[in-house]
Amino acid sequence: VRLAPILASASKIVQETLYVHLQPGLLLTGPSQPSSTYIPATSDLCNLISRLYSDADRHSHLDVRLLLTNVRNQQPPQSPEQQQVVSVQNLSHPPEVVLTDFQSSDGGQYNPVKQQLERYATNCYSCQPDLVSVLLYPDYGPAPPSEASLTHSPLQTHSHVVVGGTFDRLHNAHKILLSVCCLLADTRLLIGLAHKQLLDNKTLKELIEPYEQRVEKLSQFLVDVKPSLLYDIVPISDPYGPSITDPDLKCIVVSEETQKGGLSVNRKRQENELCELAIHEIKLVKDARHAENEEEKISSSSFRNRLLGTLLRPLKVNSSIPARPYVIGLTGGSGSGKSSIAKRLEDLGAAVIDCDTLGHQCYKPGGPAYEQVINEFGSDILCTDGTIDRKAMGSKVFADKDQLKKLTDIVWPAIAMLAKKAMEEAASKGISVCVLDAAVLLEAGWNNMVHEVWTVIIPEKEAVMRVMNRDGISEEHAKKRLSNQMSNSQRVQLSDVILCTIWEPEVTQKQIQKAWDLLQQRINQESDHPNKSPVFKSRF
Ligand SMILES: CC(=O)SCCNC(=O)CCNC(=O)[C@H](O)C(C)(C)COP(=O)(O)OP(=O)(O)OC[C@H]1O[C@@H](n2cnc3c(N)ncnc32)[C@H](O)[C@@H]1OP(=O)(O)O
Repeated sequence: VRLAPILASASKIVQETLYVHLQPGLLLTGPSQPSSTYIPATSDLCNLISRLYSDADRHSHLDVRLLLTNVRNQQPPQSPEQQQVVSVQNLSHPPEVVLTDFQSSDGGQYNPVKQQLERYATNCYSCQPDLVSVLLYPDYGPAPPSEASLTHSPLQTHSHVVVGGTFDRLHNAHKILLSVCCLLADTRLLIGLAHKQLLDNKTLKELIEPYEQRVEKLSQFLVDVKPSLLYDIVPISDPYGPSITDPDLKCIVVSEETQKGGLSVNRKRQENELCELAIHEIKLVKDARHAENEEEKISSSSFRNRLLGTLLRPLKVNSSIPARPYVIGLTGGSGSGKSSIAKRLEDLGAAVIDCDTLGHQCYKPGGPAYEQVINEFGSDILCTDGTIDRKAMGSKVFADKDQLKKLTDIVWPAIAMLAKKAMEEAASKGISVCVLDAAVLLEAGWNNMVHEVWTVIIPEKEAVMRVMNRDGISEEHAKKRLSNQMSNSQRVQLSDVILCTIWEPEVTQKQIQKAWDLLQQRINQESDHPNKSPVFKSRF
């Protein structure tokens, strides 16, 4: 079987889900109803699965799913009656088109093979009523030499199999792992799904899909691929989960990286007087598209990395502000690198409005908040020259939420007024993009002052270090300041674009350039179609 050309050919027709059902020797000519053919569960099949999903990775728009319903661990059923007992499979995405590389003698798209194929597919899967068939003509090229030397060792299968992982943004390497689990399991597949503190040290953990969403995607894939298997998906907040306590388990599936984990599961099982598990190891799949700061293997963290700078959700029109200038609300916790990003955006042509600086202007004698702040906090916050002592204010309010609220109730409206004025000025100079750089934009509910919210995130540990070094304050003090602000995860929930400054400055610059270029596309798209609904679609 040469899958790569078939995938390449199919990828030109299919936009989303491509189910692959291998039916070697299926007879589509002749008057009788074709019956499904069987494939033995062998190590070759595992290799083929691995190749298929590695090839599929070249067609990033495709969600490929290899159906394993006709794989048999033992001998295939002998009698034709037994072969016929195949019920209609309810796939999660009912097929609209059935494709085959079956070559008919006349080579045309209108022939009996197509009719047989449509009838066959309708009998096998719950299809859309207007299902159509298409004959593919993949460019096979010369046969690869390796295919002749395949071995056919049958797989040792097990009643209960366990596997663990985060399974964020289900990708082709996950699909290989899960498909092999499906082949190895006769009765049940137990999946320990990383949850809570097990995610704490993951790169860009804030962008990991919620637990329920990961469960949903996993279940959908597994039920499509092998509906006869029993699936248990359970949350795990330590590396072992039920793998060391479930007496029914017989086999654990690991990757090259987690092989050691498999051995320690067995040690723990021994301590718990349970049988050792057979360890089945899967090779890691290389990611042909990985960038410099990404891992070589196909990995969820690379996928999360690629989300940086892109639109995470469809944008809604903010009709409470003028269409121009286009306003980006830039926010992020202390030490996140927000100011350096604002500077990079300024270099790209945006007008940056720094709300900390506007805040400071408000406190100047004669400034819009000067009198009110003295009335609220008393004259002991004044320096001898009559100016407001911001450092003294800071120690007062950052340690006391009520005091901070009293201050922000006065200052935020004043800063907002100055910010609006600055935006008008920028617009009058012909600047089309303003960046409203505001540390607590979301806490202040200023989402309604902007068209998009961009958030800069950094792991909390790193933020504490940066603030301590920059401002010469204690760890406790730095943590206290950060605790007055929203968490990264809370911000991400409310943001349209996420940026991260944890890597080298060049990586940050590339990220900003990407975000800026995509922003320009969105703005231009909107200007080109002023009468069209200006709702921008995210790719994810
Ligand atoms: C909606 C907005 O984001 S407006 C911009 C933020 N400003 C405000 O919220 C107004 C209230 N804060 C203030 O007036 C001042 O911060 C003061 C008077 C308390 C202290 O002034 P200063 O000592 O000069 O400190 P400065 O203004 O530089 O703020 C220190 C840090 O606290 C952050 N910060 C400011 N206000 C707040 C706040 N309300 N809550 C949490 N953090 C805040 C600043 O962004 C800055 O962060 P950084 O570490 O990333 O630079």
